[in-house]
Amino acid sequence: MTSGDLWRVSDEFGEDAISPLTWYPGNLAWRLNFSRKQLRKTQALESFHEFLKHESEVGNITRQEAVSMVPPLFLNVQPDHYILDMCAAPGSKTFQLLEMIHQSKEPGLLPRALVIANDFKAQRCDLLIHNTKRMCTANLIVTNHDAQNFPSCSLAKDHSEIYKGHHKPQRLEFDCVLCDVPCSGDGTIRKNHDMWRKWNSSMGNGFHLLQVNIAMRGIALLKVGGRMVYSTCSMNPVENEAVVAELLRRSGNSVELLDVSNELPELVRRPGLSTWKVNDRGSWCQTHEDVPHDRKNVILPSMFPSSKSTHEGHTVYNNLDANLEFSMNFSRNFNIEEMSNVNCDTGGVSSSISTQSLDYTSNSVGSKSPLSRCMRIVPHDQDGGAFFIAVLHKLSPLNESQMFEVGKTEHLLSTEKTVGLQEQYRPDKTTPVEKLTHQHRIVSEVLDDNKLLFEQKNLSVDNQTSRGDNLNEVIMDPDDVEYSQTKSGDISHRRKLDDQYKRKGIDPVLFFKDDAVIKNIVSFFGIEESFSLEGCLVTRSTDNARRIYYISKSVQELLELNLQVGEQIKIASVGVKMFERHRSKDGCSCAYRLSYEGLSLLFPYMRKRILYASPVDFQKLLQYRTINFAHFADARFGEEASSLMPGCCVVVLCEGHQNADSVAMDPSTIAIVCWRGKSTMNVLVSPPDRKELLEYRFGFKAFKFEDEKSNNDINGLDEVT
Ligand SMILES: C[S@@+](CC[C@H](N)C(=O)[O-])C[C@H]1O[C@@H](n2cnc3c(N)ncnc32)[C@H](O)[C@@H]1O
Repeated sequence: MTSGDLWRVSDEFGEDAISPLTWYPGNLAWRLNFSRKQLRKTQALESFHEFLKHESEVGNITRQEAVSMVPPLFLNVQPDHYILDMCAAPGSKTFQLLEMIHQSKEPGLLPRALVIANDFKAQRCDLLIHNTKRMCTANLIVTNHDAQNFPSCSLAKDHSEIYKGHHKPQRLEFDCVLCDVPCSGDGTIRKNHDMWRKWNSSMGNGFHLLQVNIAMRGIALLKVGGRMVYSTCSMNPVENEAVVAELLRRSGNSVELLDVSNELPELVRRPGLSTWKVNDRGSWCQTHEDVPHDRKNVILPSMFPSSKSTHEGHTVYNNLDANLEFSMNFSRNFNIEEMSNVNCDTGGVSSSISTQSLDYTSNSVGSKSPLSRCMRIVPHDQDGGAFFIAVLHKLSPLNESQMFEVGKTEHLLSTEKTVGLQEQYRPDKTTPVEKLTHQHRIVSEVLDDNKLLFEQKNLSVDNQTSRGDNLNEVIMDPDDVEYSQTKSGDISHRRKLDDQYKRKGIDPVLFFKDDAVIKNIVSFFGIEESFSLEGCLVTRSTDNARRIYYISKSVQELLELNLQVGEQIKIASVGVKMFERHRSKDGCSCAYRLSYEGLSLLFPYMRKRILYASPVDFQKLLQYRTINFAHFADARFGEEASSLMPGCCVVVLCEGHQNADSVAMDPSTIAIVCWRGKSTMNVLVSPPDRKELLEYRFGFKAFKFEDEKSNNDINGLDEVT
């Protein structure tokens, strides 16, 4: 894109057509003051649109709603933090988090941080992997879990054991947790016009408990001293302040709601609400007492601002008889108190049992409701989307009763059913009776699901009753089950895990330890000893290791912990692809070639297989992809290429007489992966990356990779075999 293109944009849409977002640190975020439709349809924006599409594809920019970028900014991310993004797909906030941890990175140096990006839906995980791949990071793990049950991988029996004399983590704990939960989405109404027709209060009511459960799990996994950001793109208090109030009630003095009014001062925000009503099928209820008897199982006490009714509904009972008696009065299907005993993960909790009232006023400051510390970003303040954000700070470990509460609700709602509530329930097509029947069906399906879950897991169930209306069983945390099986040396466990992975379409993660192959790679590419490969290479295939991925030390430690606890974490993607097995018959002595994604990490430590090309020859390579040695403009380069042993190599753009060491450590160095064939040099760079280099480095405008044949599988090396 040229300055002429930019002038055309401001001629058409005014001087502030593209302007920086003042509240975003470091001028890194910009706002486009025209619509997506205008962007697609306006002639003057054509080349700007192309530029955006292309830069997004290669990972230089991310396009998203401005307000959606706010939540990660309140996490106070540091380069050595462990970060969990609980509901991460499609990954725009994950990308931001990754940018933050890599911000001060020098070439070849990895931050100590780790990001786990999780999503419940496998297909959404694929999208997440695709979108974060652009970052080429070794510090990311993409996982596929219901966030309500995200495993803690605890090796410690109790809290005191976690830190006692251990150098490596004994349990998963995070410095930052981003809890950007699924919600009814009314905050997107400006750009998503269909939302006007689709939205109804049942959607929000249907999400409330799932949101509480996910966020409570987030708090349980948060380190003491860490921050958790809870956010939604909804303005519905049932999904926002009501959830935060319930979190404060359940976690008592272990968690505080932070006043962050002095952070991002330029961001216009409004305080959280302290009063609201709950709508159910068109009727407004002020307190839970107003809810008709037959709706009390759907409209929960915690949805109301009144601490009294919610307190009654959710007090932690240590006396199980009282609990049971209470639960029978409370509700038939939805009652979180109903399950009389829970075996949940209590790693990282203190041993005192609190009978404290879960009234959120215990978190209040003066007479002001603490909920005013929540932030509401409304569309008309900054001409954008709406977002709700609350920043929580963990002060002490949850005590046993609070953990008990977390575990107890873990299996109550299956996400698919809750999402089903939103997706299947269409108000315009459903009669009130159908709506009611439908919701009851979902609730009972949820209970059936629970039964099925435990039957499938073949657990020994104490106190089990076949009465569908009063499920009284020992609820085992699936994590604990898998761990105990591993410890007892059950060999069928590994098979079960493999089956589980296969069912999910996920291959297990295996450390790549083939010393002979590693030595061969190290010697072929001249990789310096200071670039640690030991324990940092993993693969996903048991036979033949087609691709080898590079992982950071933090990811390595986590994978080791995960192995020790019987692979509780289901890993969809990990690390950055660094080496790929090739099928070339050119007589190459190394079975692996470099991947362009891993090049920037490895290049500063490579001492062999590097060629330096003049701008003319570099451009020629990018443009034609395959060039005969004799056809390079610089005959010296052609000779050097020809005298190199066949196989993978790196070609560096070299202007003038640069020192090889300074080139390697200079972040502005441009290098590409190539293949030295029998008589040609072949480029192994994806079409978008070539396009970017050609257009923005060499100003080569007419490049259209769409027209190229046989270029789709450039990574497959078909063209050089
Ligand atoms: C609001 S979107 C997240 C947007 C994302 N944070 C971003 O910035 O790109 C909510 C996500 O939660 C996922 N989800 C729904 N239920 C879930 C659950 N129980 N556990 C984990 N993820 C869940 C959905 O698949 C969806 O991708």
